[in-house]
Amino acid sequence: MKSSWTHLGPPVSQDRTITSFPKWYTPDACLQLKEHFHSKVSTACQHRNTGTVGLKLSKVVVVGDLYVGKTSLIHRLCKNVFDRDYKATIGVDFEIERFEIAGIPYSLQIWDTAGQEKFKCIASAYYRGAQVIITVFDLTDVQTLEHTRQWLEDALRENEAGSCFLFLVGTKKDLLSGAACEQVEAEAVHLANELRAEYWSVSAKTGENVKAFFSRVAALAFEQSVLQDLEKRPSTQSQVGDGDGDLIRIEVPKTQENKRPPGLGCC
Ligand SMILES: Nc1nc2c(ncn2[C@@H]2O[C@H](COP(=O)(O)OP(=O)(O)OP(=O)(O)O)[C@@H](O)[C@H]2O)c(=O)[nH]1
Ligand SMILES: [Mg+2]
Repeated sequence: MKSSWTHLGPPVSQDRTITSFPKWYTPDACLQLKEHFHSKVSTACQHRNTGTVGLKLSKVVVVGDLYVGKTSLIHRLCKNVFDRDYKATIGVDFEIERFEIAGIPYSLQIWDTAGQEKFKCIASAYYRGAQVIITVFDLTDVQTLEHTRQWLEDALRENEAGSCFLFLVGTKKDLLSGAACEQVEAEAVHLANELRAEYWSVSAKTGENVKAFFSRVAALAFEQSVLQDLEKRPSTQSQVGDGDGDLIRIEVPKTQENKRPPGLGCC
């Protein structure tokens, strides 16, 4: 299907434009070590053949103990602000953040959940259908790291096994010295590997790593969305030139109106 959304909405800001695959925080706990988009995804983007991916919202759920900095992290990304005063999240809240990835519009719907026990049953009702689960802890409070295992278990219970990208994020990096941070990180990286999650340290106060982290989240989710969209289509294999002289394989939907490969235009 050739996409028809390309002119919808205003262009995204420069810092939400992703052209190359964003890197991990540490290779010791990362979901993918590769530095490029999957070749099928690059080809689909070049041909603007990403189906409905640009129209959908990918659901990201942020969980973790109260006061660890979930809301602050999201507000730093979406509003570029930091509030020193604590205002507990009641139940859930969400923000939508728009990106442009390899030329394709892509949006994350980021769900901010309450860490307080009394709101847990409200918040957990929103875990379902997550493509990404971000489990947050406070780098200055090791107990909150220990609790991430339970948060993740609860969020995963509402989702299909293996269907979500998992991230473990330590916040308030600005409050620790380099050495102290490294010590907690070592522990967190160990747990991240056990949980099959990717690890990041961030600071909502200074903004350190916040954009880089969400760019990574967006790129991984986007790549998966495009691959799933390509796989879903009833198709036959066809070989067409990619304009650089090489022959590449692309998916051709088996519909009457699609006799020519999608995304190649009519001339
Ligand atoms: N120094 C520093 N303080 C932070 C940082 N992130 C959050 N805080 C502070 O930590 C407190 C709690 O932050 P929130 O973002 O409200 O925490 P939360 O996880 O959303 O809490 P609940 O909504 O109750 O689950 C606030 O006073 C923030 O100002 C950070 O990166 N550095
Ligand atoms: Mg909150």
